[in-house]
Amino acid sequence: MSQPIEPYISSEIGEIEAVILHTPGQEVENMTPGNAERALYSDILNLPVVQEEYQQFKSVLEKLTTTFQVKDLLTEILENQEVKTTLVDRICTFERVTEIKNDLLSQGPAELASHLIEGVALKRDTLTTFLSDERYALKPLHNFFFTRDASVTIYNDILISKMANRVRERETIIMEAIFRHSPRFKTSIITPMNKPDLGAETFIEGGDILIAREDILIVGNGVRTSTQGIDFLVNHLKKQKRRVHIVVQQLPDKPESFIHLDMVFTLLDKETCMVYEPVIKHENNYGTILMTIDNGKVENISRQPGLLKCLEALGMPLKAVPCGGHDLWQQEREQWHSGANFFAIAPGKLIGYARNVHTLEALQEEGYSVIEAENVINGTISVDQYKKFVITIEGSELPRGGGGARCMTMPVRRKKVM
Ligand SMILES: NC(=[NH2+])NCCC[C@H](N)C(=O)O
Repeated sequence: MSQPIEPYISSEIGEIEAVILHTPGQEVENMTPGNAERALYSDILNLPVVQEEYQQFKSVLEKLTTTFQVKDLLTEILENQEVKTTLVDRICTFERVTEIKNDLLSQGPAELASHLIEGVALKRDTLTTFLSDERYALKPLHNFFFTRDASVTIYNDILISKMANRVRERETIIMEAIFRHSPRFKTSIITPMNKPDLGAETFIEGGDILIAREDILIVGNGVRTSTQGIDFLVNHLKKQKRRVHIVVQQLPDKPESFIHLDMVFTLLDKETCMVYEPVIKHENNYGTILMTIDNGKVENISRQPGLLKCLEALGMPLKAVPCGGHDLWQQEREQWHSGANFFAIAPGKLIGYARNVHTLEALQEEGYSVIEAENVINGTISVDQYKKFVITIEGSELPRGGGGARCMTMPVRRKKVM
């Protein structure tokens, strides 16, 4: 095995060197319309189509950078008996299913890894389970392919998220085990778990955390990341004694397509960002607050006249490309299908959904070339000849899970932006 990777992220756009993915499996279909909402989906998905679309996304990334798969990483750490016992114990206790512990422990690493992700069916061998409406003892992790959310690389550390919904919490337990025990990474971990002074209102998810510049973090505050969650992060950064500006952007609660900041705002290159105008640019009730910390103290905390103006005042003026183009109707439609959710593999080099055609036109107006994923995968187009481009992947089922290219990546390491 090669040298372990030391995670490092200090921007949203620096050339990507390593990323963690999860190819969707049976867990995305293990639900009915009746529990799609609890699963945090907007619809039930069709696995073969999901997998075809995901294959494009994954193949593009495999071609351009080093990728890791959650299931492989998990299988690998489960080879270690002690790690296996501790992890199964922690999960069964947390999920209150200690009765299936021995069953799980009797499985080999690969089978166990699948079960921990895809779920374990309820045995109908007692009156209670026989009459139960549930199908699963251990619920499937429907949202694990959105690897962005459960853990976050912040500079040299890995932050283990505190999810707002219980259905996603096991993802964080698994990611923590991976970062603690995988020989592939060498890192320190920040975790809100087992901190008695943190209340139940503390939650923070990766989709809300954007590192805009070495000294600027933009954090969404909405249904998935609470003010207490942000204060937890700020307290951690205070301990590091660095000077950082934390720009907090408040988000609407509804509809569910606004769950994370990265659904309405992403960074594209040094001078450009993608915005959903009604939330980020128009007059509205969603405020922007700037906190500057230096030398372990909050130096300043103040309300700001909007996200873009605040960034400009911090010396980071950005041209905003409108998600959905210039028509409000199209903006709403394309934001709903993760039209603002771009993943940058390098400054000006993006991946996004092909379906959001008005968004792509707006990018073309800014000099971006649109390249279909298939052409990159089969080598008919070499991206090296383009300075600014967006590689488009098919997305008719994937966005119904509630996210796009940025949500489906957990970057571990990027080069610094010069
Ligand atoms: N970074 C993101 N925007 N992630 C989207 C996650 C969508 C997922 N269905 C959820 O509700 O949790």
